[in-house]
Amino acid sequence: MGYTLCVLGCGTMGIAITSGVLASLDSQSPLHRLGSGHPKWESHTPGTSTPTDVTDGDPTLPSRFIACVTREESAKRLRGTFRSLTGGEAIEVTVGQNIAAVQQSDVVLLCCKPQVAHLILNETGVKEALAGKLLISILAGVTLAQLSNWVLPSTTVIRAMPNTPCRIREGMTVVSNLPPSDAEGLNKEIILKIFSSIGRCRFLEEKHFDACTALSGSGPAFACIFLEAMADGGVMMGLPRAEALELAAQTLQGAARMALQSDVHPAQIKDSVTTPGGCTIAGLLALEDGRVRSTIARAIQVATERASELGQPAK
Ligand SMILES: NC(=O)C1=CN([C@@H]2O[C@H](COP(=O)(O)OP(=O)(O)OC[C@H]3O[C@@H](n4cnc5c(N)ncnc54)[C@H](OP(=O)(O)O)[C@@H]3O)[C@@H](O)[C@H]2O)C=CC1
Ligand SMILES: O=C(O)[C@@H]1CCC=N1
Repeated sequence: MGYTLCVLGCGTMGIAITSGVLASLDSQSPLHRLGSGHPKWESHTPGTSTPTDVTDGDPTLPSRFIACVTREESAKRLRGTFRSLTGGEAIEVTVGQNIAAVQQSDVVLLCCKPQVAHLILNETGVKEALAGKLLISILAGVTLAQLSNWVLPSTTVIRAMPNTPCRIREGMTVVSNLPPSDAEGLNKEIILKIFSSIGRCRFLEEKHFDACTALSGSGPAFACIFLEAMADGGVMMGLPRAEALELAAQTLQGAARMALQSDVHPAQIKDSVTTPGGCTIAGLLALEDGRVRSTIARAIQVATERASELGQPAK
């Protein structure tokens, strides 16, 4: 039997992570419990009412999911989202039931906005419900020191910084180094299972978290500005909008995959496209005239500085 995962604050990121994890479980075994109405389940085991658990005794995999929100309308939307993703009731969605949800869970993923974390963790009974459990916070700006102050010493607290592509299992997640007592234990296995099933995952010291928040956490937004601008250029030159977006998106994906898959520096990839006297160098010079590199790098700098202010008391 696997463990119970509670998503405390299940909005954009809670949905992205949970959807990715559910998809990865489903791809491991179509017999995974994805709700009673799941079409794959029905087609593989006709007439069976108790689905087999894909975790099959694996304590590093979640076998039950509970999502917490505050508004009935959010709950309704969430149920609809997960129903359309899995074809069943794969997730229990609760409204205003944080303590009960945490009590019933083994691992808690804190996915609320940074400014409400203190309120949630200080609600009477939450600390006790978290005792001895693993708390993974994806909050921008809120430090391990702050979080540790808001829970009992027996709670293991770690930070993770994922991004929205986790939803399609193409995420980038940075995880804070575990305390030495946990460095090779079950908690590390659980964290790796969650985040490497929904993209890339690497451990880094907490001092780098604000920069990671800006670079990979906010990064999809920055990348989409570039993507949109490339498509706009294509439209300006007469391409239909849909095709321009497809060309821009697939080109960015291809270039990014080349950079990830080989040892070559991005400059080498750029140089290999750039024919002397050709059209690429003409475009590159126009980009450099617009100070594109320092503009993008400064965006990461400013976003990092802002990330460090999130979840901190107002000055
Ligand atoms: N968006 C992104 O791309 C990224 C965000 N992050 C971090 O992830 C966190 C979540 O961001 P995001 O998903 O965008 O935010 P959302 O606003 O989409 O989600 C927040 C969720 O928290 C719920 N919530 C609010 N108050 C409570 C409460 N008291 N008890 C239980 N649930 C509550 C909300 O439910 P309801 O609406 O019903 O109140 C909502 O579902 C932030 O801390 C952010 O810094 C990290 C990486 C990337
Ligand atoms: O903009 C934000 O504050 C969050 C953190 C990283 C991405 N979005």
